[in-house]
Amino acid sequence: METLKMKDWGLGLGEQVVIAGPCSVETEQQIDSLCESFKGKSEINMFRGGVWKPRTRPGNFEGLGEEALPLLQKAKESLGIPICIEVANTAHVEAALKHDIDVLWIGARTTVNPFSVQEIADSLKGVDIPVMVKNPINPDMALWMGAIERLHAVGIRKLAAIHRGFADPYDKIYRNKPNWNLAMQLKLELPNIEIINDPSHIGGKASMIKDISQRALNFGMDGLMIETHPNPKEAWSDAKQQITPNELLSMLKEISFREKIDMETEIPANLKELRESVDHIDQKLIDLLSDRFHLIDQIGAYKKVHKLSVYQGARWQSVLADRIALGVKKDMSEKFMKSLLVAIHDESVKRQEKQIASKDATAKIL
Ligand SMILES: O=C(O)C(=O)C[C@]1(C(=O)O)C=C[C@@H](O)C=C1
Repeated sequence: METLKMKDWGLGLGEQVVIAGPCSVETEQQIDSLCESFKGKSEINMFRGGVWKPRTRPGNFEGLGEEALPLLQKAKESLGIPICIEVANTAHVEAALKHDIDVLWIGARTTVNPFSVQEIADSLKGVDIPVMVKNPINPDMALWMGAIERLHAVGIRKLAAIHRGFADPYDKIYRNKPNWNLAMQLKLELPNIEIINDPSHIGGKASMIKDISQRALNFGMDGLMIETHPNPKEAWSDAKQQITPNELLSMLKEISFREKIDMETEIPANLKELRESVDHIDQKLIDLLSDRFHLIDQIGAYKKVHKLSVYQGARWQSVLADRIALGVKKDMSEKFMKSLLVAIHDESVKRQEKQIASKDATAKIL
């Protein structure tokens, strides 16, 4: 799928993009104050503002609507950077285009609905505007890709994705739990697509934004979208997750952006050597695992003949505790050791169950 990277959108963006601005546009004074703080700050590359807010239940502030758009136009003039807003239907798209909005994004609650995405895509036929697609609420790769593909099919080439995390009713830490692997998978499926991270919606709390941002950069994400408000406590929506412009600017100094080198084609010599050693060790690990499973098969054969149960709780518990302790002594985390051993044990149990179910002559041994 041919798409253009952000630096080729003709908006003066670089390889990594920081988008800042309020959850919702509230008043002229609020936008003026943010512009005052961001004026001349080259770290901020795009200004965002919520115009229509899709609230879960009615009765909350649902955005200023079209009234917000002239305020954003004023911010564009004052800051000299592109403006982006969320659109959820054709009317939003029309209003955004009428007010010279530079970049649109499709929100998580819209990405889940292919009818809505198609409606937006149809209204953008023949329009040259960049569109960013937030992940759907649920971790469904096909829906996320599908939305991007629908926009591509009507001729939009300036496309990017936004990782804002996924709803998880069992999670107690995040507002929307990040799924770094799924987000990175999107890059493998659609190699040219860049991904912006939205730590405000992932964390849901101002205090989590810095760590989530750093993680996103460590995963190679291409930018950050961070909600900022001159006085977060007084914000009309999402008060807990907004930070002040000064907090954002100092956070940007503290986190470390990563270099964008393609490690496959421009690999430095010493790294190449290290990777070869890793390849060698992985080969040994696989040989050792195969040896272990060979022994497991022999135990399986014995269990089959003697009608013993596959799962041996006492032995398994002692193996687990012993190996975790050995791993921890070698500076590996308990969590990692446990998940590694559980994976190995699950495979042992599956192999032995298969052996017992098979009609083949029982065993070569024992
Ligand atoms: O000791 C056994 O009985 C085995 O089959 C080996 C093994 C293991 O993988 O270590 C597998 C299954 C049992 O639940 C306990 C341990």
